[in-house]
Amino acid sequence: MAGIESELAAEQQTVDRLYGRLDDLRAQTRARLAHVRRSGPSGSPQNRSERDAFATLYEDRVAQLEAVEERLVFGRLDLDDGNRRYVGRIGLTDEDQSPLLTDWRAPAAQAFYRATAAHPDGVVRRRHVVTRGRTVTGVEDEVLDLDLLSDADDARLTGLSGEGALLAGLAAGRTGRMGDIVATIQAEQDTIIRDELGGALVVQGGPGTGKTAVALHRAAYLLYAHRRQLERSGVLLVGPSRTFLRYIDQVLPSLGETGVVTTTVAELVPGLAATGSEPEQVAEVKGRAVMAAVVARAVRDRQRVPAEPVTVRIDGRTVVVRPQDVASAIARARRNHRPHNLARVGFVRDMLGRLAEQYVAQLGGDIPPDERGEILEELRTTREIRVALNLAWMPLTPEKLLADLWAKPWRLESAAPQLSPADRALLARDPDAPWTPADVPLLDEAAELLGEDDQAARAQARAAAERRASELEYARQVLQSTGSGALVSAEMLADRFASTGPALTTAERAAADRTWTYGHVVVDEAQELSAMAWRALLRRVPTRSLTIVGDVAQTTAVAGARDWARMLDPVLRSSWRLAELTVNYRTPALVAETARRVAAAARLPVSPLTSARDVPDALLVDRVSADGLAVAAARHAEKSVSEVADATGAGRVAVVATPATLARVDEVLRDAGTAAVLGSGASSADLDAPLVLLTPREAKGLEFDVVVLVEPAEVLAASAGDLYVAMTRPTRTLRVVHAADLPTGWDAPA
Ligand SMILES: Nc1ncnc2c1ncn2[C@@H]1O[C@H](COP(=O)(O)OP(=O)(O)OP(=O)(O)O)[C@@H](O)[C@H]1O
Repeated sequence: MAGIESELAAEQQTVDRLYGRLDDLRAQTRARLAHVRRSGPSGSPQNRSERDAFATLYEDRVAQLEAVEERLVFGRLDLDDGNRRYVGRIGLTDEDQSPLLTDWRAPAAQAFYRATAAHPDGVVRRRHVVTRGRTVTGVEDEVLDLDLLSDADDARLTGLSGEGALLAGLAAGRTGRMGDIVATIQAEQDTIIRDELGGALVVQGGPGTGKTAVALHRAAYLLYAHRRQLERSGVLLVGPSRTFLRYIDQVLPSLGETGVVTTTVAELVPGLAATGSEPEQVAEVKGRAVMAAVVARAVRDRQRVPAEPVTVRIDGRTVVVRPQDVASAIARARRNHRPHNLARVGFVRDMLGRLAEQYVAQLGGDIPPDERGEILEELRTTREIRVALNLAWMPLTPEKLLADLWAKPWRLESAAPQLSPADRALLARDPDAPWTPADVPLLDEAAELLGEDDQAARAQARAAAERRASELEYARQVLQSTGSGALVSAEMLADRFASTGPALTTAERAAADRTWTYGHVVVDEAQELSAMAWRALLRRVPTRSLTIVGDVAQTTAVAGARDWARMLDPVLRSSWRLAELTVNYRTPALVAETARRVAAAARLPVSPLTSARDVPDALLVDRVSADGLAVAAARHAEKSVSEVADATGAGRVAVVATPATLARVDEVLRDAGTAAVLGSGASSADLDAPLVLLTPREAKGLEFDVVVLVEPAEVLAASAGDLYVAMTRPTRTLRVVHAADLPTGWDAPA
């Protein structure tokens, strides 16, 4: 006991020192910030923008130093050369630049996650330091030096690393928000997190294997390890829904990273709100790879040779828009493969030239060049000619193109002969109906093919680029003279020096620009993406540097994948590598095993899974009459809420069922005056509610202490993937309320 206490006391001293250093740095940075702010509004514009830049720099640094308060330090490595290294959320050095704390992402920290008794990597002992606030509450040691190891230890060390700290983390009540796992990343996860930047890495893993956690830590790792490369281009994280993005939105800031753009496929085109919904079969048709050809054809259909000549009289003379001229001008304009709206400029110029020739021929004699210009202008502004040329080659927005395609059956028939009449009928929609998520990749495709007539914008961009180059150069000089390069890049500083417009970060600029290309893209729940969604995403990462995580057994979208090769080979050819996660950290073993059996019986491609823990009473099943289903579910939910609520406010319960059943449960809860939030669509506050009512799709990617699953057979009838998702959400208990028989595979074979 005395031994432990002295160990704790010794660690407390170190922890105090580290927090002391953190406090010093915070105070120093705040003082610098105050000094910069005090320096007042005087001075040249350059002085002022330099001052603003430093103010923002210090503000960011203060925010970063504040964000690492919780579990600043969590590990210690005792090395075989006698040295000792502390591992934590950020790197810290003392006044003399000697290392005090190693950033978890630094190469020197890797052994904390990877070293094993068989491959100690120079580590004699690994220690997990457990803290609450700034107080050390425990230490947990693993001795990796084989000479110091007994047989019993040997057996234990082949399992999970830092088991005590890990299990404590897994058993903690949920708050409705995902937390980081830096203190207990496991070796198989660490290998994926630190995998090289280039190429596409696919991470397949069953429910609760930490795919989302790994994807987020990998984003933070890549930003640290490849900062120069990635901070200019940015990192994009694509999730399945806004609710999911809210669920994870605190993880990256807690790892000191705020520069990642998060989005869903539905939000991929800036300024476009895809608020509509539609049946699954419609979304499936819109997601097919063939739709790329359909959109391309729809664009070409807007380049049309008129059936009849159009005769126009101008100032007593006649010009004729002749079909053969239009055909040849279209052919010529298409030749350089520019987007429709840009190629149109060439088409119009060509046609006006031809019409001008007709006009001039009627004047007789030579025409001076300036008069020819006037003639061209007159032709260009003549209404009938404009109409004729527009009919031949209409300037288009993506929205107009697609709305017309869905609203006019003859247009769709012409553009999509490959689709069956039944599939085409599915696509029909009112021109004023709101866009749906499955429309977004098609609008993006159309935007690519149409392009914008952006001559003015390009001239502006050129001027901005020149201005920016000089700002960057100046920023580089400032960085050199202040030596603050580790925290901020010349790029970031230059943004803040820019005297015009708001100072945007890379992430902000990227999020506002449809054509932005990122340095790396992370896709979570990637199995749900359609072929068209992949095309839209890959356009945003021409280097094909991707982390793709998901589980092909949890696919719920009809357009989604059951097989990575079938989904990815067409878009990435064979240039992707696969890594697998095999340990389930979320669901108790009994629940995970039951879910796996039911999913396998429904022929889902389930991954092999070992569960990190089991807990008593993890699976409770209550059979009731069909009439009593909603009431029983509501009572189970209320009971669960009172059981899981803890003093810290943690503890979350979800009722998961089909929409119709949820509505009934909601009614019972309302009548009883029980607070519950139905659906996940609304605000972020919903995630913090102790009791939520969700469909399996809304629950996707999330987790709760207790899940009350109502009528599994009904959920299964909608989709086997839905049931697998629903069953694998709880961290402690799955309470099943049912009237119909339980699905095949539920009971373990005797
Ligand atoms: N190494 C770890 N240490 C502590 N907790 C972990 C670890 N790995 C995963 N977890 C926890 O396990 C739970 C499941 O993780 P996560 O949501 O990332 O899994 P997933 O594979 O994305 O699941 P699903 O596919 O079911 O959505 C989370 O609470 C996560 O914090």
